[in-house]
Amino acid sequence: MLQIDSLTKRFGSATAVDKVTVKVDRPIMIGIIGASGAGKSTLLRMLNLLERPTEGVITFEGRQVSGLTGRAARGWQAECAMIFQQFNLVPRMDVVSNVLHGTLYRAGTLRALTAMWPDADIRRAIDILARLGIEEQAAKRAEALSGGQQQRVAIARALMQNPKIILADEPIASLDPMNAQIVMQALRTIHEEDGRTVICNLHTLDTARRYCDRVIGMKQGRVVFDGTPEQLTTGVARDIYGADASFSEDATSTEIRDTTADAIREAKAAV
Ligand SMILES: Nc1ncnc2c1ncn2[C@@H]1O[C@H](COP(=O)(O)OP(=O)(O)OP(=O)(O)O)[C@@H](O)[C@H]1O
Repeated sequence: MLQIDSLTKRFGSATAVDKVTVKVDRPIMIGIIGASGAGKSTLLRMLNLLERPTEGVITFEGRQVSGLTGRAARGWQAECAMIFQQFNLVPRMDVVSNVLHGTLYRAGTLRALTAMWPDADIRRAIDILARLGIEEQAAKRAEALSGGQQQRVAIARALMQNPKIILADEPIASLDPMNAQIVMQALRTIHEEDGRTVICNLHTLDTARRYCDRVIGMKQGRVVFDGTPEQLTTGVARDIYGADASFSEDATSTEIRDTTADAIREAKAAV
């Protein structure tokens, strides 16, 4: 399905991503973990063509995507929608228009300027917002929503593209534990119900273990672990983070484990 071969990115003399090879042969939810500067964002940004690899190849369903340009590159970017830590919404624009911006890859800029959206797209945007439990916010400005709600709007915008892959760069790093749960549960549900692959950069081991089927550990640009959550022991985590024996998993926790059962139920009900 998705094959990353020896992908490398150098910024000047610094190597941010160093010969990363990853094969994904079925829709799956993957968490990428590693210390700050390990290369997680750069890897995700190369997958989405926001950064161009210095070396290496990305192939999806037998098609090489790493060298695409122009319209073909935009087509691929629609197939692998990206969401970001800071949501990247238009703050003063209403929620449903933000979601409809997810269709711009096929609609062109004229529609963005005139804000003339086909009824079918508007209905679809509302349906996606409903699925994410935030349809009541549709008419509000994005900036009026909580961080967790804004991230769900960003997920809705991504879903408007009907992507095969969702790339999420630290999607919960700005959120409180309860909203982090809701957003991760939304991504998990999208993976399970729609069969979309989700690849998430995460700061926290507990989140990767709880929501992902496969965890990739990066250190200094390289993949140093690729396995199941069960294989991600404290010793392995210590190696990934380059920590000494005093390494504590709490240092990489979002305190999600302190979240009440009610919050978890709410997260599930919202999706
Ligand atoms: N545009 C850039 N120009 C120069 N160096 C960069 C650029 N982007 C990233 N880097 C460097 O590449 C390395 C990897 O950065 P990257 O952001 O991919 O790591 P990360 O694992 O996502 O870190 P964090 O968790 O802090 O976001 C770092 O040393 C960073 O300073």
